[in-house]
Amino acid sequence: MDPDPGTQAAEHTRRTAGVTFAARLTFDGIHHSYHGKETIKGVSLTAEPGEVLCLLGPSGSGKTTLLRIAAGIEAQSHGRVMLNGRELAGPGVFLPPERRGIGLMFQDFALFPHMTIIDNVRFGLTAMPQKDAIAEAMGALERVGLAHYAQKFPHVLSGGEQQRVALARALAPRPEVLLMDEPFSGLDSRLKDTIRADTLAILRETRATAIVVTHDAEEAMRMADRIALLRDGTLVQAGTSDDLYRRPCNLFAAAFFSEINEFDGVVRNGLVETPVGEASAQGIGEGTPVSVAVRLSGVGVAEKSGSIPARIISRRFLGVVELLSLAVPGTEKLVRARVRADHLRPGIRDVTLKINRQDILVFEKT
Ligand SMILES: Nc1ncnc2c1ncn2[C@@H]1O[C@H](COP(=O)(O)OP(=O)(O)OP(=O)(O)O)[C@@H](O)[C@H]1O
Repeated sequence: MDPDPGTQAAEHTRRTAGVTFAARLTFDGIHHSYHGKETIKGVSLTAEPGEVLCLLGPSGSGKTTLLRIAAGIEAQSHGRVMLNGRELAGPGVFLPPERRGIGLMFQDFALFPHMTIIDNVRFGLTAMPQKDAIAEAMGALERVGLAHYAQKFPHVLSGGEQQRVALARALAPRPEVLLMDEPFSGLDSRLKDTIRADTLAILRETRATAIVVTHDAEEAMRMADRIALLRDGTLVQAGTSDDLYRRPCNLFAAAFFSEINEFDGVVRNGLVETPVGEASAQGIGEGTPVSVAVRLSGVGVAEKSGSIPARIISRRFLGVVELLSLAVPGTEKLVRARVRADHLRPGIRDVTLKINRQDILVFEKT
């Protein structure tokens, strides 16, 4: 069942998007403070032409502030913002938002309730003759499959449709770069997947470079060509979702992308001992204190075939999977595992564990 009839309409009537010039947006050594509190601490990062770059991080990590700096709503204290090598903001230069060629779609994509949909979409096209602005706005509405709503007012549209109108409004001036701050956060989870996929398809067609803020690692993995992970105003790691998931640079990055069990240990002979077995600590010096992350999905649980004895302390049924807490010898800490729901028989207490090597990550303690 499709809860949003507008989405179905979009599949049939959406026009291929007009192409924008793909642009490269660069943050170069950006620092920023609010009232003396440093919020961005030297971030350098580039969104390549035509790519979808997700800024990912917990609340307060500085994602929105970076977007606002790119848009020209906020000024950095040091560093430069460049578009195709041209300085938008830097020492002695500050282009106002309307001269940056950057489109914005912020969290509360609020449409103006007293304006028709077409007037909402042509809001940013004031520099054009009215006839051209209407034609451009209609084109943008066709792109998102909602041209038939042009003369309606926002309140008759569903949340998902309003979101698509907001996207049309942001794309109408054909920005070289589109900045989106948590664009799907107001949508219910059933709609979110469809709208996100539609939005991504439209971004690909327009070839606009897009920077999308999210705090949801899965959303970033679904959308991004590259992800930049932020924490406390610093860039932790940037790369593809594969890089960040498989080769996280530290425990924080590992824990952001998967649920983990965490153990402390010390490197001895290139190995580190944990309650769930030995892990390789190649490249880390003898005697170094380390943190070992074991992904929940990497903890195999079997009645007899594993090598580590364990006792099930709790089981939580989550539908497709089951979350287990297990006691193992040598630690007070419970080990958590995520297994297929019908995998273990009801009532079983004593089991064995087998850890998948790929799901063990070892990091030097910082
Ligand atoms: N207008 C403001 N005045 C003072 N401090 C602010 C202001 N806006 C943001 N901050 C602070 O700047 C830091 C970064 O905030 P920012 O909104 O950029 O983070 P974020 O990663 O986008 O968080 P969220 O996901 O919650 O939106 C936070 O510590 C926040 O409290």
